[in-house]
Amino acid sequence: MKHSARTSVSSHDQSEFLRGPRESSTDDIEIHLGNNVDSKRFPYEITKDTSSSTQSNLIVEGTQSRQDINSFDHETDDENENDRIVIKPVNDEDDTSVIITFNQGISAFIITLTFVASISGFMFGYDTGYISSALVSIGTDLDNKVLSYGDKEIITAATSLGALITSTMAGTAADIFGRRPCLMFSNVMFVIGAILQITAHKFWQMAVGRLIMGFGVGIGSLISPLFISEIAPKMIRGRLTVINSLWLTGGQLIAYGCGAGLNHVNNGWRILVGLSLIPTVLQFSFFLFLPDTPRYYVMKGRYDDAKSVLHRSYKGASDDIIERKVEELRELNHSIEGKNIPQRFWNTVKELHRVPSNFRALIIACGLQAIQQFTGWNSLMYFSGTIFETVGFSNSSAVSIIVSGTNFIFTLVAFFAIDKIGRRYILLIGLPGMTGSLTVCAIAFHFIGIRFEGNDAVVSHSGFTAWGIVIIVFIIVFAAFYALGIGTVPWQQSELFPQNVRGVGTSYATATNWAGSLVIASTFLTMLQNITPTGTFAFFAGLSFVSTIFCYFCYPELSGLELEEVQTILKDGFNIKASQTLAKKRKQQVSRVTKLKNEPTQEIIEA
Ligand SMILES: O[C@H]1[C@H](O)[C@@H](O)[C@H](O)[C@@H](O)[C@H]1O
Repeated sequence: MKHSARTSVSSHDQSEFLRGPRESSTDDIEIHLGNNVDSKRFPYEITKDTSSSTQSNLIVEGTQSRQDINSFDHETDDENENDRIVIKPVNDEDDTSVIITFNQGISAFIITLTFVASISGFMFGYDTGYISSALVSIGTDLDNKVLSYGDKEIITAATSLGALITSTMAGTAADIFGRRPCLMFSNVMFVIGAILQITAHKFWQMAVGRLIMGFGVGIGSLISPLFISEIAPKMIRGRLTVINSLWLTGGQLIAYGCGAGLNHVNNGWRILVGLSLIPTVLQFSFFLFLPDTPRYYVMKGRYDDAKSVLHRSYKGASDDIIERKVEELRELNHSIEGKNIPQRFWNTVKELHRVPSNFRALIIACGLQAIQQFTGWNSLMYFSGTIFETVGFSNSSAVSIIVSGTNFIFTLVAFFAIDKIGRRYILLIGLPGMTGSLTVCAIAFHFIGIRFEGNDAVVSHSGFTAWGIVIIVFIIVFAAFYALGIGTVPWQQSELFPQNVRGVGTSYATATNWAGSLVIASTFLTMLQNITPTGTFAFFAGLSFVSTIFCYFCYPELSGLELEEVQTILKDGFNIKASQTLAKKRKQQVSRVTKLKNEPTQEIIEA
């Protein structure tokens, strides 16, 4: 790699700076991989070192000294099995990220971009959240008749269906047109959808309005976390992406709150829909003045635009360092060949399935999204009112607010934990907690003795009972464990994929989410009727248990890792232990340099 004289920051210089004087004079970094190394795609020069007998499948970062590497080997001797490979850092975007991330406070510009992008999260939450109270207050406002149960299902499901449709295309569209134009397009969908609903006097107009609103939700749900992960400094990438989830769960909470407040207001549901116009118009207006992500600009060869965004993001970073960052992003941007868009899309799909690390990323991303939906949370979001009424609570909307409030508060806990404690840990705390609380609910439902006749619940012990309280308490506990882990972590999906397949990979995962949400929303009441509430909750408990096993074996720790390192981790397996060791090293490395945080980048480079 060529460096200009002033910014010549080899991995050496950085490690020296980060750790103090080095012990070894070699420029090589050792990386231990399995046998399936695809050197064409790997951004390092790789050579096999047959002289060593020490073997490990651990991946060692570019800023380690030889001494660190040796101790690293030592720590993990029990996992040894594969070839030792010596790699030289040909291009490593992390080099620059390390400097920029460690030594710059987060800029107001990155915060602004994150908050504006995550308004899409709010729209997602608000638009999926307001419908349950709107359906109650609609009364006979559509077609002058009371909505049938089927009509209500169509109105609810239309948004999930719309989101499912657009989420399959949004990733590709984001690569072709840009992340920002796609988010602005979603704003247009939100506005059209909302206006159709506000002015609806016919059932079909309401349903079409919900469907079009869903188009916006699908685009926003995919692109907002993608946008944030592309502008975020790596050590807080998890947190910044959780801001989107905070807006999401906050949106659901506000929707429930406003819904409860407007329940008895004449045409209150129209006001409820109308309120959704405010954030979407705000997001559109902000984006008129804000740029796209540097990675997108690099994909399109717009290097000057990329530099300008990086300059605004990392105040005080020199021209040289920005130049080098763009250079590295360029080198990492292995665009996929193809004469036209359909051909490139097809080649991307092939790449996603054929390259082992991509395919593993796909299994994890889609697996987590499926778990998030099929463990039943949204059935509580949509039908919690009904459930609480059947167990004797007359003020069901108040309890629903408590449940979605818990979801919001524990998303906040996830915000603090996701980078510090790590994604894997919070998942492995959350899922068993969900299994336990769902099991308790299943048992409690058995003692309450609910059965369904048509769509009406018949309770043997009517009124407010001890088992009723148990159910409410454990649904709240379930909400807490859900939000802490599986409610939040799947939306980190963008970090699993490399740049060239990120759009399509996240499309698959987001579509899995919406397909799951659609299936659960449309089958939950049928499940309650056919296999009883005890059976339904036991089923979700079983799925949560199986999901815990899946995450234990397949979800590596990705906190603090560079996007490229994630690929390396997934290259020859799920490499759970290797990922944990690397994440730990990263954390130690950060804790060593925190006192330098506010020093200007340039001084550090020259140190
Ligand atoms: O992450 C979110 C969040 O957990 C919401 O509460 C839920 O309704 C969504 O389906 C999910 O994607």
